[in-house]
Amino acid sequence: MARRPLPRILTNSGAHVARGRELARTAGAGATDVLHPLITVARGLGRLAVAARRRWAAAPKDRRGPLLFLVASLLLVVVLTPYGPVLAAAATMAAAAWKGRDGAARRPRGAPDEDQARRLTSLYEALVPYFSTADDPAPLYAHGGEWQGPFETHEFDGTGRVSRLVLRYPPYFPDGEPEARARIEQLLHAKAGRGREYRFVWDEEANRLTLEVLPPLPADLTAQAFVTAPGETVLGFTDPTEISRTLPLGEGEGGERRDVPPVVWRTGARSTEPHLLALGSPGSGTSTLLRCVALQALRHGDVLIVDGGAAGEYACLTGRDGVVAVECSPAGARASLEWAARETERRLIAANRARQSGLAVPEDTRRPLWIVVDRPAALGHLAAAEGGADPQALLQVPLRHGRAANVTVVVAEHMESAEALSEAVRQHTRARVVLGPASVAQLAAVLGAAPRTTPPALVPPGRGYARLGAGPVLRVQVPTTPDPYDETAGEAHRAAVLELLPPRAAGTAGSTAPAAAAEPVNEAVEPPEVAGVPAVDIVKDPKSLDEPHLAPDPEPAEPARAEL
Ligand SMILES: Nc1ncnc2c1ncn2[C@@H]1O[C@H](COP(=O)(O)OP(=O)(O)OP(=O)(O)O)[C@@H](O)[C@H]1O
Repeated sequence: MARRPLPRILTNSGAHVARGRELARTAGAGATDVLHPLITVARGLGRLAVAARRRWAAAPKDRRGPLLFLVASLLLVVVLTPYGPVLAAAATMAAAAWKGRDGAARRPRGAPDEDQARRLTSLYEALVPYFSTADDPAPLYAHGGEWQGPFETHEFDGTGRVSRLVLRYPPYFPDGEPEARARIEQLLHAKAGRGREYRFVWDEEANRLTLEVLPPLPADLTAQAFVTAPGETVLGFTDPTEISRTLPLGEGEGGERRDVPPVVWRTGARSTEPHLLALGSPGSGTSTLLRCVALQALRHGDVLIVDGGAAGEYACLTGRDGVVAVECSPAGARASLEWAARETERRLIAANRARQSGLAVPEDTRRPLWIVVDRPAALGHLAAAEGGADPQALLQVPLRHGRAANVTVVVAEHMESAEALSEAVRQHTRARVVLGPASVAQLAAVLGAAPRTTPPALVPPGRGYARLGAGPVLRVQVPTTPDPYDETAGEAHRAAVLELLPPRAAGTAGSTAPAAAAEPVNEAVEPPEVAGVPAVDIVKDPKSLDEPHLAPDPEPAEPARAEL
C-alpha cells in the first residue's frame, strides 16, 4: 500500500521547533551573560546562608546565646558607623561574589569527592532509624536530610573508605545502654567497611560518637628481657592511645629498636589483681602466653608448672634454676599443688609471725612463687577417670591467700572448657586475657565488659583482649614465645627463648622429675624458727588440705568477673 504524504504542517513543524529552540537558547545564553554577575552574587548569598545555618546548627546550645549577642553587637556597630550599612552591604556582596563563583563550589578543601559523599550519605541514612523519633520537631537525622549537619569530621583512607568519623547524635539516644550502643557500632562497622578494626568512643556529655579505624597490632614482637620492675609482667602489647608507657624493644633482623606500649600486669602484695586467667580457643596462643609469663617470672621468683595439656610445651623449663617442677600427670599435679598450698600457708604464717615480732619478713617468704596451670580441666577429667579429686581444689588456698604470701596463680584454659573451672579460679582471677576468635558476648562474660573495638577479621595467634581488674578492655598481642624445642617455629624466635631460659640447676641436667616435685610435701612446709615464736609444723595430715586450714575469705568487695 502506498504511503500517504504527511500534511505540510507536520513535515515543516520540526524545523520550526528546532529554530525556536535555537532562538530560545541564544536568548538564554545572552541573558545569562548579562545577568552573570547577579547570578553569581545570588548563588554566593545562598551559599553564605547555608554555611551560616550549618554553623548555627553545629554550635553547642550553650554557645548560641553569646553568638547571637555578638552578631547583634556587630550589626549595631555597623548601623551606627558612618557609611557602615553601605560598606557592610558592599562587603557582603563582595563575599557573596567570591563564594558564588563557579570554582568555589567545586571542591572546598577537605570536602569529600562524589564517591566519599555517597558513602557518608549511606552512613547517614542507615543511622536515621536509630537517631530519630517521630516526635522530634527538628530531627538531626531524617530521611533525605544532609549528613553535613551531624557529621562533624570525616577522614578517608587511601582506598576511599572512612577511616575516622565524628558524629553528633540526639540527646534522647540511650547512649548509656550497652545494647543501644552495640546496635550503632555494628551498623557503622558493617557500613564503613568490614575487615578492619574500629574503635568507638562515646562522649555521653556532648552526645558525640567517634569512630576510628585501628591499625593492626604488630605481630612480630619477640620475647626478650623486657625492661620492667620486679613484680611487673608484660602480657603483651597494645595501642599507644590506651597506654602512655612504652617499652624499648629490639626488633627485626637488623635489631633496630622500637618503643611499644605494653600491657603490664602487676603482682605481689599490693596488687589488686594478683592472679590471672587466660582463655582461648585451641591454638590461640594461651600456652605461649603462659610460657612468656613463666620466663619473666623466673627472673625474680620460682615457678611451678602444671601442664594439663601434656603436650610437652614447657619441657624447656624442666630442671632450670627456679623451676620447682613441670608436672603433666594428675598424680604429679596433685602432689605439686598440695605442696604449693602448704607452701602458701607456711609463707603466710611465717610472714604473720615476723610482723607480730616486728621483724622483716624472711627472704624465703618474700621470693615470689608462681603456680602456672595450663588446662586444669583436662587434668580434672583425668583425675575423675582415675577416681581421684579434681586437682583444681588445691588451688583454692594459693588463690585466696596468695597475694599476702607472694604466691601468684596463672591459669589457662580452652574457652569451651571454661565451665569446668572451679569457683575459686573464677572468683580470684581478676586479671583476664582472652585470645583467639571470641564473640562480643563471650568477651563481655569473661572480661566483665565488652571491648570498645570491633574484632579483627583474621585473628593471628596471640591476638586477643586483656583486662586488669576494673580497667579498660585492651586489645593485646602476646610476644612470640615459641617452645624452643618446636622445630616448626622460627629459628630466631626459638633462639630468643633459649636465651631467656635460666641455667640448668646443678645436678638436674636431663631430669624430667625435679626433686622438689618428687618430694613436694614436707620440704618447704617447715616454717623457719622466728625469734621468740615457736615453730609449728602446720602440715600434719596431707588430706586436710582439701579443707583449707585458713578461714575462708569474706566475699571479695567486687566479684572478679561476670559469669564465664
Ligand atoms: N604470640 C604469638 N605469636 C606468634 N605465634 C604464636 C603466638 N602464640 C601462639 N603462636 C603460634 O600458635 C601455635 C599455637 O600456640 P599455643 O600452643 O600457645 O596455643 P594454645 O592456645 O596453647 O593451643 P592448645 O591449647 O591447643 O595447645 C604455636 O605453635 C605458635 O606457633
